[in-house]
Amino acid sequence: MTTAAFNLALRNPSTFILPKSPNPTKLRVCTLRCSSATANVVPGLSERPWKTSDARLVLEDGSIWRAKSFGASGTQVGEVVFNTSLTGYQEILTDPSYAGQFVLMTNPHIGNTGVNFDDEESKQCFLGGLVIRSLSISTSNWRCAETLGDYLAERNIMGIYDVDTRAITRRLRQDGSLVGVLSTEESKTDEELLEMSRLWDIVGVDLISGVSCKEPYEWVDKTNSEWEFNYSGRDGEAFHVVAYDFGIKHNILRRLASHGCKITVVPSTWPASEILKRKPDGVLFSNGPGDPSAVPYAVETVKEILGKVPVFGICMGHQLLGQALGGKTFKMKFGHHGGNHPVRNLHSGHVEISAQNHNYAVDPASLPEGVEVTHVNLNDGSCAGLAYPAQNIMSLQYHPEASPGPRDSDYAFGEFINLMKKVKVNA
Ligand SMILES: NC(=O)CC[C@H](N)C(=O)O
Repeated sequence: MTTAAFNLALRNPSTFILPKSPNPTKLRVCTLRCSSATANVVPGLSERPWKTSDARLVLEDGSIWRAKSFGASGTQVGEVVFNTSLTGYQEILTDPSYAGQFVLMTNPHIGNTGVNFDDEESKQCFLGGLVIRSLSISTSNWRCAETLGDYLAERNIMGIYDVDTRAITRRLRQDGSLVGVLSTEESKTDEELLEMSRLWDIVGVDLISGVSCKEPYEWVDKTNSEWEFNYSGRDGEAFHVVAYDFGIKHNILRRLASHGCKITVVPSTWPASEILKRKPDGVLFSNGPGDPSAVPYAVETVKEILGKVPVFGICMGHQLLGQALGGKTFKMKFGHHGGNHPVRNLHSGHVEISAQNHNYAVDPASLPEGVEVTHVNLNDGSCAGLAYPAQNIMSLQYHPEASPGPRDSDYAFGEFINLMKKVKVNA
């Protein structure tokens, strides 16, 4: 393609065809909006088709990272975490557990497959913003409905690109999670943004109430038959599961439905007594954002349910279960966020490659006798799963539903079904 054609394509977000391709591929081109800074063109030189820096990320350690903005503009504060998944950015953007956080993708090239409306993990993007190295200037995927930039702009989510994500990641690995402020507002000084980052904290804040549903609802969708990989054949054998929505990902619900469950989703504040009245076969405590010790009401609810019906906790649900059993949770240095965390299942001896997204963990030493650690993260030895067989309790710190991520841990849904089946048969 000639430079002129390339420049034209950049300026015009309409569809164009790559020349010299044996199978011409239709590509959609992201709109790169020129910043006001690019308006000052020196006479005799042509304006560049890309914009110069128009956004800042100011971290609480005092470092300032100049970047280019896409998506929404404004000023936003959040905790910066890095995610090592190679793809699945859309599922990451719609995972409610990222509320209050900026996700920095370590994979440098993001946006090339655009977004589609089937892969969303919740009804909106709850995260603070997206930080990436390079924003793909084109999208090419048969499922693509929209560019990443347009998607974020419509949802009022800030994104920055052309920032040294590798250097920021090294800083986070070395010093631990950092609060940052993203801003496109020239009127705000670096000092003001730094002050904002230092006054804000994610610890001790109830973020669940901002993401949970407001009313109960029934969920019926299974994994789309095109994508099904572990059909259980349990269609006729429905178990009624009540799922507490602490920020639940849709794929947890799809996997439960595919494994033969009828599901009622309830808000995080729904009383345990109401649940027990419905006599479900099992209760699921979902993933969710923020600090598990900032939601004592949820721990109380979990306590009231334990021992009365089989339960399965995932991520935040696992941490709340750990606390309800008498254990403690703590904040990790920079957490686990990615699609390739090795976990050993201590029962089977197998190693699973798992999808993870958490900043907190259960301290196994704080747990009472009878509670077993069933899974261990092999990167750092942290607790990745618990069971208390005497009360039909099981939980995982990571994501058996993956989305995005490997499917090695899908068997956990089958184990939950078996737990419910055992209790039902013996009732
Ligand atoms: N995915 C989750 O449920 C995350 C749990 C909790 N917010 C944490 O960061 O550890």
